Amino acid sequence: MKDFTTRWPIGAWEKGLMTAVLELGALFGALICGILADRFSRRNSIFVACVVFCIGSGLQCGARSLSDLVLGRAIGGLGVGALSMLSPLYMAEISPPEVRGSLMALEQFAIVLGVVLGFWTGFLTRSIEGSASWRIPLAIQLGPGILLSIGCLFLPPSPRLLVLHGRHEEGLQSLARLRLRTPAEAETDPLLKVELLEMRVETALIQQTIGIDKHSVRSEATAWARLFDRKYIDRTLIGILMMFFQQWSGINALLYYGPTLVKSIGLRGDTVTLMVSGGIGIIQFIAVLPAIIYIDRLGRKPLLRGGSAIMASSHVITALLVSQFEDDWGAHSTAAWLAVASLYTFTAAYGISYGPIGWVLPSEVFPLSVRSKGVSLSTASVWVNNFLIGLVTPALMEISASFVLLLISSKT
Ligand SMILES: O[C@H]1[C@H](O)[C@@H](O)[C@H](O)[C@@H](O)[C@H]1O
Repeated sequence: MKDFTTRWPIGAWEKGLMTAVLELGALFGALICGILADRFSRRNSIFVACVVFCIGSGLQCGARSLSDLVLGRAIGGLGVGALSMLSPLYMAEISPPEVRGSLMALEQFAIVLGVVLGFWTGFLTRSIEGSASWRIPLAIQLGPGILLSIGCLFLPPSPRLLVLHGRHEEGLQSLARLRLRTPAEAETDPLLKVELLEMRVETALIQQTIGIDKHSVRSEATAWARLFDRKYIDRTLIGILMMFFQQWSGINALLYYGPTLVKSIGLRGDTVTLMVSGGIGIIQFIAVLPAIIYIDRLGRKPLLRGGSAIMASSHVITALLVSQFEDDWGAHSTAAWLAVASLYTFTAAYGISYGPIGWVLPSEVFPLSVRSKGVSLSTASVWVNNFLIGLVTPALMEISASFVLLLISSKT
């Protein structure tokens, strides 16, 4: 990407700003959707989020100045944040309970597929002459954005939201579509009736206990405050902390600063460095596959417990190796590769546990009455923590890479 660096010879500050604006945009996107999600259909909200995302991507890809790029990332970030909140919310509402975990783990599958494609596109286009080297990877993100906005036109509306709004017949028909039943079968199928009844009971309970949102500023504030009621505070903490621990496990520190970390392990050369950080994406991608199969069979807790133990041990091993050999990696190449192997082990354990479950759990723990706000707050936690990691990792790594690894191992 010589063209990019000669066109805009940016320093550390601007680099940080470009990373931060996307994350802050995403934070706002997730929070705004917590306010708007219940007022409009999930489908329409996802469609608008896609349009915002595409506008941001278009601005980035056609950037003529650094400020175009920064603005494009901020707008794109709004779309990313909105989508990262709306997608699990919608998926949780339409999935049958017995395969909900697997279906929702597909979100992580899509995220890491994006990580892998993004990384390797950048890697392959980096030596193309001219601005195509960076405009192509930025343009590619328009593809999924456009595809999803077209796909939205065919998405069935969330039956739970329809029932919440008193549109029971439409709710039944949408449920029938989702469970692959014909409109005629919808009227007779007992299983559909039971599922709809469960939704109506949930709605009746909401109406009895808290009433339906009146859309005033006061009722909005009360709705957010409800998340911190004694009744829901545990769930709210699960959502927020699940994402806190997911982020502070160090996965993004590894993805963003992998090359620097790997240099601190003593490996040299652009290609080796990129192969190692690219490899981290691929391992995450492979690891999510067993998670999709086993998350409903084994349950969330065993995967999280096992994942935590392996992730923490891997970080401790890498930290010990780094602290022992960082002054003389040349003479200890086996130790250097062992350190890389333990980073890979961490990534695999993360990819089967905290990666997917981070996206599954928050949407499952909240009841419909507070679900959109709960998911919004949990998703906001992803973006705040993601932002903080981007901010502090470079400075901490300068002090000591092994210290960073020990610090994150204590979090996992
Ligand atoms: O689960 C995802 C995934 O693991 C990504 O690689 C990471 O960048 C995200 O922050 C995380 O939420």
